[in-house]
Amino acid sequence: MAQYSRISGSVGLITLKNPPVNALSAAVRQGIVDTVEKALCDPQVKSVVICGQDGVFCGGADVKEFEKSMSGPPLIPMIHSIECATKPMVAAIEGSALGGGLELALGCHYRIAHSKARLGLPEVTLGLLPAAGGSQRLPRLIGVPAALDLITTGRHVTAAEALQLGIVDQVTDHKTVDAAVKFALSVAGKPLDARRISTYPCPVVTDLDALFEDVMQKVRQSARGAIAPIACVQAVRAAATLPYTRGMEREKELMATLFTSGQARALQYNFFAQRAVGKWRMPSGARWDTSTPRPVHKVAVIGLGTMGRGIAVALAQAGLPVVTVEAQEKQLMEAKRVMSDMLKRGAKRRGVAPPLDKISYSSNIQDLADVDLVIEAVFEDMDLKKKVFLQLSAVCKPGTLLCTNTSGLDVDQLASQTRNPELVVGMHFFAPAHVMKLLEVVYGPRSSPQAVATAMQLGKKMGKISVAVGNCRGFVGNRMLKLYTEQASFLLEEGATPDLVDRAIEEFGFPMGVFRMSDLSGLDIGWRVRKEMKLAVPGQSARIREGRRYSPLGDLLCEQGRFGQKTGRGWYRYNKPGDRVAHSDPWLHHFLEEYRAQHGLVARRIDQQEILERCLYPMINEGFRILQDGIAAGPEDIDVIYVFGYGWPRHCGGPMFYASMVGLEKVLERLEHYYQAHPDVPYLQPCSLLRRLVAIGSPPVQKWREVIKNLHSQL
Ligand SMILES: CC(C)(COP(=O)(O)OP(=O)(O)OC[C@H]1O[C@@H](n2cnc3c(N)ncnc32)[C@H](O)[C@@H]1OP(=O)(O)O)[C@@H](O)C(=O)NCCC(=O)NCCSC(=O)CC(=O)CCCCCCCCCCCCC(=O)O
Ligand SMILES: NC(=O)C1=CN([C@@H]2O[C@H](COP(=O)(O)OP(=O)(O)OC[C@H]3O[C@@H](n4cnc5c(N)ncnc54)[C@H](O)[C@@H]3O)[C@@H](O)[C@H]2O)C=CC1
Repeated sequence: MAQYSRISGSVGLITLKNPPVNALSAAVRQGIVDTVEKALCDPQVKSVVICGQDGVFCGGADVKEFEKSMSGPPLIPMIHSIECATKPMVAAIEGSALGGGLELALGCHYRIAHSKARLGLPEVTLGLLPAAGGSQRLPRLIGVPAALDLITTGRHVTAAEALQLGIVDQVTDHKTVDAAVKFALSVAGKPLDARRISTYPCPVVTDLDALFEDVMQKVRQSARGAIAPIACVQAVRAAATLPYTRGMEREKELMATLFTSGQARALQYNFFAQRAVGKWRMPSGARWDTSTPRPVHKVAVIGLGTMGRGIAVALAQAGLPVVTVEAQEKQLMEAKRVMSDMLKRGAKRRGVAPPLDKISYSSNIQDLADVDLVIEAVFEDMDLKKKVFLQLSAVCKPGTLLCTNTSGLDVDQLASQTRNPELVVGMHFFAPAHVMKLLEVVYGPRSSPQAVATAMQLGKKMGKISVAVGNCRGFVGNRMLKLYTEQASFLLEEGATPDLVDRAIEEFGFPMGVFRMSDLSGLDIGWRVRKEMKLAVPGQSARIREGRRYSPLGDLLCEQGRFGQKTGRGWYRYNKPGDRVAHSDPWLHHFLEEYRAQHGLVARRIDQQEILERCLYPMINEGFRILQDGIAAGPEDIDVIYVFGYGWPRHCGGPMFYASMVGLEKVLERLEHYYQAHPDVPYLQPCSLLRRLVAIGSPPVQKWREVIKNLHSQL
């Protein structure tokens, strides 16, 4: 919908109306076509302003419409007719002008932006390219290198940067529509030929081939199998080398391939999944819109190791005063130095003053008496954590929320140490905590909805994507990860090498293979947990433990002091401890051969397909179990956790979406096959939710919540 009015005597004002972001739905496009015609036909109107209602210009095409067959006036001719108009068309940009929204503005003859506005062509993040002329107009307006940057990354620019780049003509701190109307009055009757961007020649680039080769190489490296960034480069190349009309044809061709691709579907699913996880609900029925968070003015972090440091920095960067407590004096001094550097670097990047005064350092837990929320990040040791929670419960004022950053220990056991177990939740950050976007908020059976709401709100304030999940060993992320790493070890026993497994995983699109990742985070972390569980026993190499298959390979490496990058040896060899470049290690290959010989295992050839199926399908199966157990509310929660916490390639949607793309029937069939081949690995047995979904015809992922609800109500 678009509303038309005439103001200041001779300015036609078109207001886009489609809350919350004025997306260009069929009705909005029809509204624009109709109102533009009205304005152009009205003899009293000398110039036209286009704006959006409620402080948002336009969030682009209506992504929900991409699933349906397109109806309503198409965007390209609509924008073209605006550009061809004989009266000056002025875009008044407030809030956001993104995707099709910016393309609409580029069709206008002038653009006035509010200083707080954000502009961009983020189509690449949805698996698309700016195909309403954006890939052809933007390079003509701001030059090829700047357009390549914006279009291939999809990054949003501020109004100030947009002005500097030449995307907008004026920036205002006042009422944008008033400024645009004033501007429209000033340009009424002026010639427009020089204002039609499609007629501009593309600014000349000296060595065009070298520029595109360089950009294409960079994009291929960072895209990790994503096709949209490559198509974006090709489209901009068309703008730089072809006349506008031929460039538009190329843009259309490239878009047609992307539009129908699985990658675009995955990325668009992911866009909505990110928003869906904010609308959390607990099995009790408590939900995001009926639970009020407690106010949090001052927070504390206890334990300043790897995680505590990152968490405290992220809190300070979010503007919160943080009291930190560390037991070891030397560690406290070191943490203070490292955290100050982290704050300074972060502040430099963002062009602000470092919030050094937000953090205070202490070795005394009594200093936490007046905080509203504590995040515990001491060693992963249940007895120690219990002691800390007991102390916190005694020291902190009534009503303080007590949170643990445990990677997977029982949150409920910790809650039981406190006076108010309803105020205990997990806040599971990912390393490095000031960088990684994901936060798992873990509720136990006794956590109150208010506690969950408070942790979720704090996560949002810290710029995290927070997902509320139930309490179980490893929660969602690490519970699934355990199977992935275990299968990778089994593959080594059967004949693979770390290099072979990692190559398959990296070609699939993960930034790092499973063994490279294990070397980075440290093999000793899992070893310590397995020893605590009495699964790993030094000197033992039995391959069946607790009645099921077990691979002691990781334990055996740890016994030799091979903890990964930090010791310079792990699944790979490093030039020195702390070095990051992994080299294939002949010692390890020899060790694997000896190990196989010792256990009578005959190495066989393992292909990429098997590696992917063995590593990914058990994780997916566990994802179904997690849904069945009610630990995650829906597949979106699992997918968001995997994309933002574990590097699952975003263009594959996440493990559960990927399963739906592969076909649930196929996943089921392969799991049955592997379970038959490995009956000593119980988790390979297909989960009953997966069987149920296949039995009812494999509904799309968006319908799974309904099936799960029915399943739960039958129990
Ligand atoms: C705008 C934002 C920055 C706002 O952020 P914020 O305030 O934080 O709010 P959110 O919570 O993010 O959003 C609120 C609410 O709005 C929903 N929403 C947001 N944006 C959209 C949207 N674009 N469409 C639909 N819905 C949207 C969001 O889901 C929330 O909903 P709720 O959860 O229910 O409350 C931020 O929202 C944002 O960044 N939005 C996305 C911006 C974006 O990416 N825009 C680009 C869209 S794609 C685009 O514009 C492409 C084009 O225009 C090109 C079209 C060319 C068409 C040509 C077609 C040719 C096809 C050829 C195929 C041939 C095939 C064949 O042959 O068949
Ligand atoms: N390292 C990682 O990648 C991740 C770790 N976690 C979890 O975060 C927690 C912390 O892990 P890391 O930071 O890696 O550990 P770490 O070993 O780097 O740091 C722990 C810190 O806690 C301090 N500490 C111990 N007892 C204390 C006490 N009573 N009071 C105050 N300080 C105390 C130690 O001196 C040490 O500085 C663990 O529960 C871990 O499982 C969670 C996500 C990722």
